[in-house]
Amino acid sequence: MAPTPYSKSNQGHSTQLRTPQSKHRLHSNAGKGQLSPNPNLATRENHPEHPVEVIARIRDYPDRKDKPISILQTNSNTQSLWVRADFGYRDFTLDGVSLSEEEDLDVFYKKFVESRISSVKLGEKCTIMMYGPTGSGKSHTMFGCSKQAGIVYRSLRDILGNGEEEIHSNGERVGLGTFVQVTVLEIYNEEIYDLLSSNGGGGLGLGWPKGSASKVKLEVMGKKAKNATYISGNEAGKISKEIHKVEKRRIVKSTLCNDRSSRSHCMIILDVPTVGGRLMLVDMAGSENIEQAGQIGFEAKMQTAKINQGNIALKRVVESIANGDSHVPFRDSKLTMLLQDSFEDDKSKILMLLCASPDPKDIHKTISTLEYGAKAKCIVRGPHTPIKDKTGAEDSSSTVILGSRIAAMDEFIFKLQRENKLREKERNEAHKELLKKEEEVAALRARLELTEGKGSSASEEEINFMVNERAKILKQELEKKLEECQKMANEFVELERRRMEERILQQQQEVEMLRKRLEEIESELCRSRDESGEGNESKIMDASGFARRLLRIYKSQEEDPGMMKSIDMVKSMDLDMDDQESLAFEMKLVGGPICRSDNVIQEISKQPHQNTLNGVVGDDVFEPNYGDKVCLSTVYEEEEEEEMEEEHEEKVEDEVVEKEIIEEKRVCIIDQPDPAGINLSNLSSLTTSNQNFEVTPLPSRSRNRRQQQYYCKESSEESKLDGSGLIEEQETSKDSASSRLLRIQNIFTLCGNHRELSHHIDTPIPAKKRSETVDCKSSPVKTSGNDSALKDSNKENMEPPYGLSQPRFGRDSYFEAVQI
Ligand SMILES: Nc1ncnc2c1ncn2[C@@H]1O[C@H](COP(=O)(O)OP(=O)(O)OP(=O)(O)O)[C@@H](O)[C@H]1O
Repeated sequence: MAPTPYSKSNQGHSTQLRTPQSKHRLHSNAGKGQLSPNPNLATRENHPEHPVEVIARIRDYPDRKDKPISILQTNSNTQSLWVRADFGYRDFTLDGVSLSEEEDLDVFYKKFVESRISSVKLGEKCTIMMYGPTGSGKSHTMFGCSKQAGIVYRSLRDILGNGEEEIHSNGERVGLGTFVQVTVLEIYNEEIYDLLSSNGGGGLGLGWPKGSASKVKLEVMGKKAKNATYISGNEAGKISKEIHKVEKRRIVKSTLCNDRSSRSHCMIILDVPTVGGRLMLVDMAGSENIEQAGQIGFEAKMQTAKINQGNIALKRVVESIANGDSHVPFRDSKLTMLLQDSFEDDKSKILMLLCASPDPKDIHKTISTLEYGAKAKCIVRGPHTPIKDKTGAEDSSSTVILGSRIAAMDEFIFKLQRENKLREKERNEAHKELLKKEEEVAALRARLELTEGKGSSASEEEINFMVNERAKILKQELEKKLEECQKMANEFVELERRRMEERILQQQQEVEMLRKRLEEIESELCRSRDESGEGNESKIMDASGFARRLLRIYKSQEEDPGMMKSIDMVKSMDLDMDDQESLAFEMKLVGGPICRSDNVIQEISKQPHQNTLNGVVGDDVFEPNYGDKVCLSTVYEEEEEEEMEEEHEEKVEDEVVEKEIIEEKRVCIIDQPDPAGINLSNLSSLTTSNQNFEVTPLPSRSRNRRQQQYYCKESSEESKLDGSGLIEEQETSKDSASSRLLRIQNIFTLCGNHRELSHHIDTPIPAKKRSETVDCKSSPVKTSGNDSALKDSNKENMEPPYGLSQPRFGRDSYFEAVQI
């Protein structure tokens, strides 16, 4: 075995076997160098070898102007390292410490590595691994930089030589370079890739760096990579170039700690087949944790976790070997699988180079790295790697080994017990905290439920209250409006009632006056009969007397307008009285019995086919559009020319006056069909066969405007009803003087003695009965006036009379028959 600085410096001194103790114990042992926790410990000559040598390599920051104050201090023998922390110093005793600020790569190589490389040339096995956090200078130490070559190239040069013959120390001549075989592997994401092979297949999938696309994935067979490519030769330059090429193929990535951080473990295996030597150079990926690497995203975190898997597995292996476990977890990672031989082969030596940063901000990583190395340094060969003496017999120091193992086990048990107490304490505190939180949660939940319950009930009550309030307001408004409506209705009813009472009173007064007037007229008529005898002649004479009397009245009216006004009022009362009386149409025939008008109408309606007016009679006889009241005055005349001539001269004056009155009262001549289907020719058959009618509307000066009156005026010429039942207007100019005289005489007779209120409809008439009555809407009587005027008049008559409690429209109808 090639001597190491540590071994050299301790060669010949008796040292105690170091067990995997805590750092304090490690430090204590290192400081004293004599004591052992186990009394069975023997001297160095008797104790087994340490397969792992640990050297600390403290990096430098040459590019920094403001170099950080180092937290690391070392002693003069460069075996102890103190770390200045807030709570004091931590010291670590290692196999060597190198400050790059003081020792460059060349010095470092010669001081700690070169002896190992020389032993490889002699057939020994050596593993040099770089361990430390990212950015601590692992790759820099392993591969070097542009100014200085790293351990890899220096080793190649040392093994292969410079192409010159070398004379070994023992006097042997070594030829031009040693034939070597070199394999370069990369362990990334727990996969092994052959960096020397660029053939397709086995490449990484999507999401991996481009440089790895053509890398060949290898499987582990036993403790080696199966079918790994190697380069062989004895020229260091050529092999170095090849290695320099594949070095660039390593997967690197920028992290917070390093712009070009190696994310994989790189393993360069150099075999010297001629002597059986082997050199394994391992540049491990950073041992930082995920947070320290600043990796973001699932993939990056998984990648860091996988990288750390190799570091963690190596740590377990180291601890397991140090603890003397029967089982060492080599197969936990590809890295430890490939390093298994390095730990188990008794000919193998491990040189662990701990790379650390003096920067205060990296103090935790630095301490962690140093702790790991200190533990690795305590590894002793276990039973599975029995150390045999030169004679091949069992080493007599096996009891010493067992003693150290027992001590380690005691310490481990003590450590576990202490950790267990700490965990138990933490668990109790966590349990208390949990109970506390649960109580808080329960209190919050109860409070929340209470709040929700209150909130819901409060909101429901609020809604009900608002609804009730609103309903109350609406109810009050409704009641107020109802009261107003009721009040208005009462006022309206009261007003109507008063008007009706006034109207009734007025009409009663008019009726009373009319009756008085009729009584006077009847008494006058009776007196006249008594004086003139019986028969038509006497009636005519009565009429003549009455006419004379009427003439006197008119004359007096001319002299006294107030008198005439009273007469008009009496006439108006006659007609108004019809409003309150039932339909009673009486026709008083001269010299004949008095016939009820409804009987006459019934008699007429019995001949619908002869009546040309029937076709226009409808149910709407009393529709308001056609007036409420119609008065017809029918005058029957009996020709008694001889008697008329006798009194011709006497009545000329009456004729003139009567004509004026008639002309004054004429408004229009009705030429509409008779709505009641009355065939006036049949009427004439009841009286005389020679009767002509001229119907004129009665002026309504003093009457209710809705009432429409018509008088049938005798014409000198026959105003025959045509086929449609129309009464044609007769021109008064053709009247002969005698007939006019007679007509006037008869009119006055009738007006004076026989004019009666004949027809008044005060109540609704059934449709059947209505068909028997006169329909003003389809009256067969033609009017000489304008139809529109009549309609307008009828429209006006649509308005209901005040003071009538009966239905307003189409209830009243007047017939007034005047016998001539
Ligand atoms: N001793 C040193 N002297 C000068 N420069 C150094 C030293 N150590 C490291 N460096 C520089 O620091 C940077 C990071 O070093 P390096 O890549 O070797 O770290 P690392 O430990 O390999 O990190 P990672 O694990 O991420 O690969 C490099 O640029 C390197 O040149």
